Amino acid sequence: MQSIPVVTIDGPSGAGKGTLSALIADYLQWHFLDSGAIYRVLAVACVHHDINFADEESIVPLASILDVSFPTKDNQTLVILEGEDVTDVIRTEEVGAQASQIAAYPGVREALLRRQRSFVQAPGLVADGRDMGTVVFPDATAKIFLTASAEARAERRFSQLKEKGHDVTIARLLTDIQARDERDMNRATAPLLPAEDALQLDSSTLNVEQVFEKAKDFILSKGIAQAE
Ligand SMILES: Nc1ncnc2c1ncn2[C@@H]1O[C@H](COP(=O)(O)OP(=O)(O)O)[C@@H](O)[C@H]1O
Ligand SMILES: Nc1ccn([C@@H]2O[C@H](COP(=O)(O)OP(=O)(O)O)[C@@H](O)[C@H]2O)c(=O)n1
Repeated sequence: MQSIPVVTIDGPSGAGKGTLSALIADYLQWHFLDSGAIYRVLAVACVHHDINFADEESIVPLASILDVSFPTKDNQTLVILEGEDVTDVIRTEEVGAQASQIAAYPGVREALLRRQRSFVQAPGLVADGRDMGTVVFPDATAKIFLTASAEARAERRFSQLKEKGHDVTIARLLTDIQARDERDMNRATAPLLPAEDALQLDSSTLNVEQVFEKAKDFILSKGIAQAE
């Protein structure tokens, strides 16, 4: 039986993974996994359940039973945690930092593996995260590692959060991004690093369209074809 194809897009915060993944998923008409959203939701669930981020032993069982769903409404993917709409709540830099703290726990990563793999459904999956190509989907058909300088990423995040009305500064975002890079790259389990067979793309001086074109050429070169 032919297995269902997967495209993985990994990289640091603000590199443009979510943007590129959405474009590729739309182009191929495939399903989409935002794995970071699961770690972010788990961080919010810890707050709801009064669990300290240092309390690994309590977070692991919570990760196993995490009641989260991603329904689509008016073409937007909602994030529902225990019946509550947390779509916007999970997108703050604070929650991103909390997610990166609990994502370092091996038991948490293990508990979320099966859930992430269950997103593989025909005709295919585009998976966005840190360890999609290295750990979760090592047999993926096409792997992309998207980067950009910390300065470019901080500027992008600044514009994105400003637009949403968040009170942020570039200097603070740069510090946050560097702290998160450091934690994500240096953790013992599933650290952020390119898979050996990944296309490495630096988007610092490329616009969204240029990144998409390069990624598309690579994916097509792997034998994946656009939907009819
Ligand atoms: N190549 C690019 N050039 C400029 N801005 C970009 C590029 N790719 C993405 N962006 C913008 O940068 C911000 C962060 O992108 P996002 O896809 O959320 O990154 P990530 O998922 O890697 O954290 C968004 O506002 C997005 O529109
Ligand atoms: N596959 C993944 C995805 C996210 N994460 C963690 O979750 C945090 C938030 O991920 P995200 O993808 O939503 O973050 P951004 O890149 O959007 O800032 C990251 O900083 C990682 O620590 C992870 O460890 N593994």
